[in-house]
Amino acid sequence: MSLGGGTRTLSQSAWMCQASQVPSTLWKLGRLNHVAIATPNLEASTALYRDVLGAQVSQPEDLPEHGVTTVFVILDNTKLELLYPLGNNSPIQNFLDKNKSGGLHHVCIEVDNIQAAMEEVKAHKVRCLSKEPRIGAHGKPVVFLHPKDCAGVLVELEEA
Ligand SMILES: CC[C@H](C(=O)O)C(=O)SCCNC(=O)CCNC(=O)[C@H](O)C(C)(C)COP(=O)(O)OP(=O)(O)OC[C@H]1O[C@@H](n2cnc3c(N)ncnc32)[C@H](O)[C@@H]1OP(=O)(O)O
Ligand SMILES: [Co+2]
Repeated sequence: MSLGGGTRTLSQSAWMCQASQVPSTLWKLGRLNHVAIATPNLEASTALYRDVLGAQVSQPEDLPEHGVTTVFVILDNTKLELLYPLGNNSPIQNFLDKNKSGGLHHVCIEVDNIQAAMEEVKAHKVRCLSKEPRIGAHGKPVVFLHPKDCAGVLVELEEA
């Protein structure tokens, strides 16, 4: 069986699978907190989910420290986070410059110990995009993991 770099025997691959599943005693991954969508038109995207799809939506909230205005779409089992650029140095504006119609921006997964999670991902050469957690839209500590280290997906961890 060949897993990426070169051919391994089945027992090596089985060991690798088993080793990677060693549960951490310091932290664990929890629920999907939200899926974020960058949009060039916050009002239109809000109307789609509220008026066409019948979802409950939050009021827009400006987060200047993050360069975004957010609207949350409340679903039964998670939320959508609609993101619109705010201010001159918005990461969402960079994204929209490359993706004119908007699109999926990040996923946010809950963890019970964000510092322990950061230590672990760093040990696996996954870059955290801030040295320390920052306070996110829910008033909780969050950290983002570089998309190039996460199979092309920007991952946000939120301590819940
Ligand atoms: C925290 C408040 C709120 C909450 O939920 O609580 C939020 O979620 S706020 C969300 C907005 N804040 C952030 O996104 C902060 C983290 N993001 C960043 O630090 C940057 O956006 C970063 C580093 C992901 C990308 O920065 P930038 O766009 O300036 O860099 P590049 O264009 O050079 O991109 C590098 C490389 O990554 C790819 N990329 C960029 N954004 C994404 C993305 N959202 N998903 C997947 N991939 C992404 C980009 O295409 C480049 O790839 P390459 O192959 O080199 O072209
Ligand atoms: Co988010």
